Amino acid sequence: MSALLSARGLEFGPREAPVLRDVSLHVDPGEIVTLVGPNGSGKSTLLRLMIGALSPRRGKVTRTRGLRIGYVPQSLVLDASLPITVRRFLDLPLRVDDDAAEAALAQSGAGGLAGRQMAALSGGQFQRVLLARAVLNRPQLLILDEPTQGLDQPGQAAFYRRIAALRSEMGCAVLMVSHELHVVMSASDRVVCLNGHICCEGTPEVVSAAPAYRELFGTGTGGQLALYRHEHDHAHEGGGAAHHHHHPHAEG
Ligand SMILES: Nc1ncnc2c1ncn2[C@@H]1O[C@H](COP(=O)(O)OP(=O)(O)OP(=O)(O)O)[C@@H](O)[C@H]1O
Repeated sequence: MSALLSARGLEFGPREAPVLRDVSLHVDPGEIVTLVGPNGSGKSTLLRLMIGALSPRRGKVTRTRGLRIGYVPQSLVLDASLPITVRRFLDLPLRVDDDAAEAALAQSGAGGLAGRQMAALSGGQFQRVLLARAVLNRPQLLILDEPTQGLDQPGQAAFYRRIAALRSEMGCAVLMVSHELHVVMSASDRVVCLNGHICCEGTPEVVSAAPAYRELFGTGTGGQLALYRHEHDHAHEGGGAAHHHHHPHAEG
């Protein structure tokens, strides 16, 4: 299977104080890849290199021909004195027909919000509308940069469950940055832990047990991850065929 998007040997930032060193990453069709890492570890920079908004000092990013990307920003500041409905917002920058708008809103959990003012939406509703705009052009790859900032924990969990559902419906791949480790890791196929370079990567279980990850984030989230994953499996598998029982070590 060839990757939708891949990067090889990326270097970015001043030679004497690089932001990113020797970073290689790929996203295959249909998979959910999550970037985690401390503040300032280069996560947003890497996303911007991957979409071509920045150029690396060394290395190369390759996109499959005609790749359709849907992008959900961290947040978006709208001028509250400039009224705009959700429906009109979806027409920016390109006008879309009503059926497509309605379908994208419904798919993103924002059905029924079309006539509402953007400025009057709650944080969670606003993020779902941003998601609707990102899915309008049937992306093969959704890219999300900390899309749940400002949402409470149930709101975050619901948002990431929606991302997983969208992936199943549309068959798109997802590349996202998140700080909500225990929530987001359970919804990922592969986690990449970044700290200027790639410290470790693999399935959520492998990464959360890796010494490099534990050094950066401690062991606190391991237990929560196991718990969440357990509940998650119950919700989706029902019959109990795929229980994951983890017993993370408590020591640091
Ligand atoms: N265009 C640029 N040129 C040089 N350095 C940059 C550029 N953009 C960002 N940086 C630096 O790169 C470092 C990493 O920033 P980045 O925003 O990628 O980190 P992050 O992991 O996304 O952080 P956070 O978790 O706080 O959002 C910062 O020190 C920042 O100042």
